[in-house]
This record gives sequence, structure tokens and C-alpha cells, in this order.
Amino acid sequence: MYDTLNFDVPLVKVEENIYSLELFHGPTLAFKDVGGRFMARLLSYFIRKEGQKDVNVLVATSGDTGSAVANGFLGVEGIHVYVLYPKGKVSEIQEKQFTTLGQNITALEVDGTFDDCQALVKSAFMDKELNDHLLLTSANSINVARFLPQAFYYFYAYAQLKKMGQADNKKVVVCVPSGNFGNITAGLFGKQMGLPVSRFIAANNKNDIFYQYLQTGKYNPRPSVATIANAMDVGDPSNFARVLDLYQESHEAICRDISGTTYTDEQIRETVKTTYLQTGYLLDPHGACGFRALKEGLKEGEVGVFLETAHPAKFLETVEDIIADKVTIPAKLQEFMKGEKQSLPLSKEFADFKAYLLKL
Ligand SMILES: Cc1ncc(COP(=O)(O)O)c(C=O)c1O
Ligand SMILES: N[C@@H](CCOP(=O)(O)O)C(=O)O
Repeated sequence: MYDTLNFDVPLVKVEENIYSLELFHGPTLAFKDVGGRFMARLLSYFIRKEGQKDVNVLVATSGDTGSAVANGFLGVEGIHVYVLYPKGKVSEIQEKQFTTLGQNITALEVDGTFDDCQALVKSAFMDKELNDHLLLTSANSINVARFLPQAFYYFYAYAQLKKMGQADNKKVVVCVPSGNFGNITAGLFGKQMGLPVSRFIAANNKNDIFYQYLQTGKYNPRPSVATIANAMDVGDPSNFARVLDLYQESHEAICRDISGTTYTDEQIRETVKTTYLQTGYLLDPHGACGFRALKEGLKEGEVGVFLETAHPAKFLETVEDIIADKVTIPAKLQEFMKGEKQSLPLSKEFADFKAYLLKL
């Protein structure tokens, strides 16, 4: 546990009643470091104990899961990680973080979207021939060992608010920039465990499938579109099934605990810029959706926490272009930028992925 959470997750005041839970102080500067490192340590402990054959971790990423998982497992004996990512749809720095590592990490650049990558890994887990041939596991939020530890920091946010005296007479609202919905689902599990959060807001970019579900009661997955909050470009969120299950499929019960928002790239840009100019706080495009949702949606007597899910420097060109200023790149991110990209091209056809895995 101490090795997993060897970095801080501070709660920082951005303006009156709005706090940022900064989840970007880990090795890859995104919230996935918590779940990724926890799962990596758990798995390496158990394979050591069981002395079993090599484990192949398949992970689909829209930007940040890949780097957190790859870095969490880097150099771990007996484990090989295959990162599937959508070609041209992750930021340059995100790409560097999982394509330059070598050793037991292989990056597969898929000619498709994140949803195609996710569909490929899910099909692999269901394929008998592949599972007879290889020991496969997931490091996406479909694996509880990856997503459940994300509940830790919701409790930590509340503890920090309480210490600041901000949770005493106010209702706590938590806003989560959401794509595949693993993060908010971990928070909802926290609430079920007793965390006194009054309500959640799921902030979407234009890929607002969940927002539409809240409005209509109908879940209509659709192909994702590329946005500047690229890690949230998901058209069929994996964890929707978990949310439904948690609320016994009741749309009414879901709407009691969760509301939604949806923002265009233009609105995200405007939020990053005005917040920077007015408060000096630099949001990343994902956190910007969370901050804006609180700013628009907080009611009298409420205090809000939004999850700042990645460091703004991970989206360097976009953020520098918005604020027309230079962004300081943390030293650990600069290290990743020095490496040489190495990836294998892959089509979105399962037959091609299967043929590749069968040759291992
Ligand atoms: C920076 C960032 N923000 C938000 C999200 C969306 O999180 P989730 O897929 O758990 O909804 C992601 C994806 O992991 C991300 O990398
Ligand atoms: N936004 C994620 C997408 C994968 O989500 P996961 O929680 O199911 O791993 C990313 O950055 O890769």
C-alpha cells in the first residue's frame, strides 16, 4: 500500500466552495497511477506466490490508462503488457509514456477509436483458443483490482475537506470528468460504503452518452468523436453496466445520486482560459469539464470537489494554445519525452489481433 500511494493527492482551493482534488502527482501524472500501481503490485505478488506461467496484460487506452499500467508493470518479471491505443487520438506526451519504455511493454497502434481497442481486448478475453494458449488478464476498469482502489481518494478528499472545516455544515458534491466511467463508479462504490457525499456530477465532453441517458432513460452508445479532452472520448462506456447494477437498473435512483453535464471543445477552451486568467489555476481539458460543472451546478449550502484527473502539461500544445503562454513541464514528464516511439500497427479486426497473440 505504501509503495502504491507514494505520492500525495492534495485538495486545492480554486475558488470559494470549489476544490480541486489533484490526482496528477504520481509517476505518469494522471489519476490512473493509483489503480494501475495497486493492481501491478497485487498481481506481481500473487504470480510470485503461485509460480505460474507468464501473465499477459491486455489494456485499451484513450490516453492515460496505458501509461499508468505500463509504468506500473515495467520490468516486472513474468508479466508482459500489451497497450492498445487509437492511432492519432492521444496526445504526443501520452503516447510517449507508453511507446518508449521497451522491456516487457509492447504498444499496439490501432487504426480505430478507443472503443475499437476496448472491443478487441474484450473479444480476446472471450476467445477460448486464445485463453487456452495464453494467460490473459485486463488492466482496464473491467478488472476490479484496477478500479476499486480508485475509491481510496474519494475518502481522502472528504477527510481533507473535513480537516479544512469545509464539510461540517455543507453538503459535499463530487464532480468527475467521465469517459469510460470507472472513476465515478469507484466514487459511487465509496458512497455505498458510507462516504457522506450528497451527490455526484458526471461531466462529459461531446461524447455525452451518459448525459443523454440521464435525460431520456435510454442508453444509446454511438461512435465516439475526437475532442480536446481526448481521454474521455468513449462511445460505449464499460462501466455503465456497473452503474445500472449498483442502482438495480432504476433510472430514477440513478438520477437521484448523479446528474450530468456535456461540454463542447469551445466551452472547455473557454473554461481553461478564464479560470487561468481569473484565479491563476491551470486546468487540464478534462478537469475543466469538472470545474465548469461545479461552477454552473453548485447550490446554496453545497461545497464541491472536482477531480483534476491529469496534469495540464500532458496536453501541452492544446493548453499552451488556449492560454497563449508556456506551461512548465514537470521533470518526470520531460524524461518520457526523450524516448523514441516504438509501436506496432494493428487493424481493428479481431482476426488480426488474435493472429498476433497466437504467434506469441
Ligand atoms: C485525464 C482523464 N480524465 C478523465 C478520464 C475519464 O475517466 P473514466 O474513464 O474513468 O471515466 C480519463 C480516462 O481515464 C482520463 O485519462
Ligand atoms: N480514459 C481511459 C480509458 C480506459 O478506461 P479504464 O478506466 O477502463 O481503464 C484512458 O485514459 O485510457
